[in-house]
Amino acid sequence: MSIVVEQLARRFSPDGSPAVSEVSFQAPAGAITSLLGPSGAGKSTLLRLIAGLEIPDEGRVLIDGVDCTTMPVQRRGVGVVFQSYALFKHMTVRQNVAFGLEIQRVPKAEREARVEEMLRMVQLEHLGGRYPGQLSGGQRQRVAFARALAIRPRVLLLDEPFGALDTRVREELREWLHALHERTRLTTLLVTHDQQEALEISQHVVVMREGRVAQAGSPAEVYDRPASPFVASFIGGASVLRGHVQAGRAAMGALSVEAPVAAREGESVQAFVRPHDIKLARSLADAASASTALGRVERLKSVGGYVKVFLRLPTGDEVTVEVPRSEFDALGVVEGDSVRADVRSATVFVGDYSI
Ligand SMILES: Nc1ncnc2c1ncn2[C@@H]1O[C@H](COP(=O)(O)OP(=O)(O)OP(=O)(O)O)[C@@H](O)[C@H]1O
Repeated sequence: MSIVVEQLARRFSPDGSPAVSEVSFQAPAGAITSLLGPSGAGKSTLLRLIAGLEIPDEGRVLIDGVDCTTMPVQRRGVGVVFQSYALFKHMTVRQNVAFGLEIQRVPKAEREARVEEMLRMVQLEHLGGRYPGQLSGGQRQRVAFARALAIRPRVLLLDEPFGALDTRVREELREWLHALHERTRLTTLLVTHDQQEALEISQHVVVMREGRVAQAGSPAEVYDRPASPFVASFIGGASVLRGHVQAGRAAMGALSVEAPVAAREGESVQAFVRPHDIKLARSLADAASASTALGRVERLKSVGGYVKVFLRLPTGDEVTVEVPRSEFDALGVVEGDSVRADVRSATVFVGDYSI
């Protein structure tokens, strides 16, 4: 059951900018597709348009080839999970999971069997008699999944489902969702602003910015071949170096990397380089080449298994480098040292952009 949206637009006020504009993409059948973007990019509005909680000003929503643009929510066959658990506090877990089935007038015996099946699926069969207030955040969110899945939806729509949980529970539930999807193969749309989450569990990623699609593709495509400076900087936390095209190369001070084929002499360039793509060498003579420069270590920050090195290049640009701890120990640098940084794997865009 694929989800296709065509030229969707939604404007909340006549004079403001649209929350969603000219959005077209396809969420492939049986896959998890992430809608990824910064706050205010229009992700939730898009999800609500697909769920039927909002009606678009323009465009169409098709689920499994059927035009659902103006169809009421209950008839779309969608299961929705929001960030806030939205469980009924006065109902037990079992009653919460049964809710949609009662609305659908599913006979009692079948309803009870389905609820038990769902509770087993989310591994909460032992907690069916509890109230939401007696559960942890992670457990509550699994009840929300059970309730969404109980109606046997054609597609699953998730709006930041792990957004309110702490990091450890969030990571656990991410794994859990991945395993659940392996079993159900339900077409899933996941709204998130967490690129790690999107890259880890989805097969397709739609990057959004200011109500529009900035890029859509596989996680590898958007990560390895960002279509714009925005995507390059948003995904992977890249540092940016600015310069000009000189002798066919993107030159940033004395440093230069390959320029795009279409680049014209003298044009402005921006080179995006990801923290773990910068290679550091201790010795001044080590690996000196056009794509390397001596940088000053301004600050060091240890983050678990790796160290963040904040480096000031001769161009004045600050770049962040992430070095695995073992490599960092072998490198033996301290704040104030000079190290040679190699930025040859930078992604270069021609032109002046503001991100
Ligand atoms: N009901 C509404 N009325 C007026 N404006 C709205 C409404 N819902 C969303 N907006 C506006 O539309 C834009 C997109 O919001 P939306 O919630 O879709 O973004 P988002 O990418 O999901 O952001 P976040 O991650 O912060 O939830 C924002 O500027 C927001 O203020």
